[in-house]
Amino acid sequence: MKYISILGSTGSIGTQTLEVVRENPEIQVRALAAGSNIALLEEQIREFKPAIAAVYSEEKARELSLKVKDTNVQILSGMEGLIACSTEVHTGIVVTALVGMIGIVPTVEAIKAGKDIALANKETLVTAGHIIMPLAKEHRVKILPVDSEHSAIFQALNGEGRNEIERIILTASGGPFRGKKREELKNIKVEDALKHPNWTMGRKITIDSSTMVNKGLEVMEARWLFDVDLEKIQVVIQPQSIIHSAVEYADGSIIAQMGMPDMKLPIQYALYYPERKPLPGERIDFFKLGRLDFYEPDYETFEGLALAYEAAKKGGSLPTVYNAANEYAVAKFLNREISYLEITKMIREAMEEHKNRMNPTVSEILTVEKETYEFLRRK
Ligand SMILES: NC(=O)C1=CN([C@@H]2O[C@H](COP(=O)(O)OP(=O)(O)OC[C@H]3O[C@@H](n4cnc5c(N)ncnc54)[C@H](OP(=O)(O)O)[C@@H]3O)[C@@H](O)[C@H]2O)C=CC1
Ligand SMILES: CC(=O)[C@@H](O)[C@H](O)COP(=O)(O)O
Ligand SMILES: [Mn+2]
Repeated sequence: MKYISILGSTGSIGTQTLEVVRENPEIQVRALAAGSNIALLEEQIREFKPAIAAVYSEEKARELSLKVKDTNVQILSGMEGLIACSTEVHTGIVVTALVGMIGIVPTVEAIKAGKDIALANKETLVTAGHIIMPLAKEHRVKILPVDSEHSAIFQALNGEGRNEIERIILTASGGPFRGKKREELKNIKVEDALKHPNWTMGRKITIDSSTMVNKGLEVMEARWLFDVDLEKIQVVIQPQSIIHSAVEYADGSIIAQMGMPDMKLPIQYALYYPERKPLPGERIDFFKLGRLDFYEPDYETFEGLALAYEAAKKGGSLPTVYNAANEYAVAKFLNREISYLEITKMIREAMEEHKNRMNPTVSEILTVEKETYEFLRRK
């Protein structure tokens, strides 16, 4: 038996994790956590029978308790609920599929409780990678990447133990606005930015892909996961999202991982690592595909990617500012309160304003998050 808990079970990664569970009866779900979608969480509780379920909203948690009082599940709320799920006693692997920095504290607590982490929640590593990675080492737990590119790199590192990485080729689709110039992005509407060419994902990450901030976050995520210098991480546009990323070694060999765009593959790989289990789904047909394209990113138009390299290079609390400003701006854009180009403008301005603090603690990271929000609110 494999015992797992899922933080963010009602989201895109959460529901796809449950699809993997459905196909693998030896996986048992011990805890499920969501923000406010209690209708879906109730269905999940009835199907997967976790011991604990958490809803962030206290009011919704009370509502859910009434709905599921005929079951044995314990309903909790708030950060306490998230931590109870991430540290649930029988759980071996915690799937962190929350969106945003809310994932930091439950992930830290899960590691301290000795749980392996199947990590989708990239914002946690971007802001607290300097805490998460040493803590995982100290507690001898695995950080298993779920993000497709990082899973690809992880797979390309298989069996290469002592061989140094020469270059990480971090692929990007380029998003729905690939090839466009800055001027053409002025009047982009929410609906336009939510049309990712290859992946169906949550709203926040879909906007991040369109601005290429997602790739910026992934550069920082890769740096922490694989302990490589920033200069060794090269972003390459691969519009078909067939090559999910690659690693180059000293002899010039490049080992890439390929597959149709389907997040169930990296999710299942993380849950079963190092075993490969059968996974139904579409396979690559090279004749149908015909070609694979590659381009250099346009760092001027997609300023968010350039800013990510700057934040990563300077380190300290600057990646937190980058991430928090983006979370704030994307929420505003999705709410139609700011224009599309203001997303990266806000990130730039928040970064310019910030006085960098090296080696921030979790509490300092959360303070910087608040300060960034306050700065942007005042503007
Ligand atoms: N989707 C994808 O294909 C990929 C996603 N990722 C990363 O994985 C993470 C999740 O992305 P995705 O699944 O797309 O996002 P979604 O928006 O689809 O899902 C987010 C999940 O987090 C829950 N949530 C949000 N806020 C809280 C909170 N305060 N307390 C508890 N639960 C909360 C949501 O609950 P509710 O529904 O109730 O609001 C939902 O279950 C992100 O970090 C993303 O960057 C990485 C690679 C690919
Ligand atoms: C599926 C996944 O891992 C996403 O992070 C994906 O990479 C987004 O596509 P972009 O390459 O457009 O950011
Ligand atoms: Mn990705």
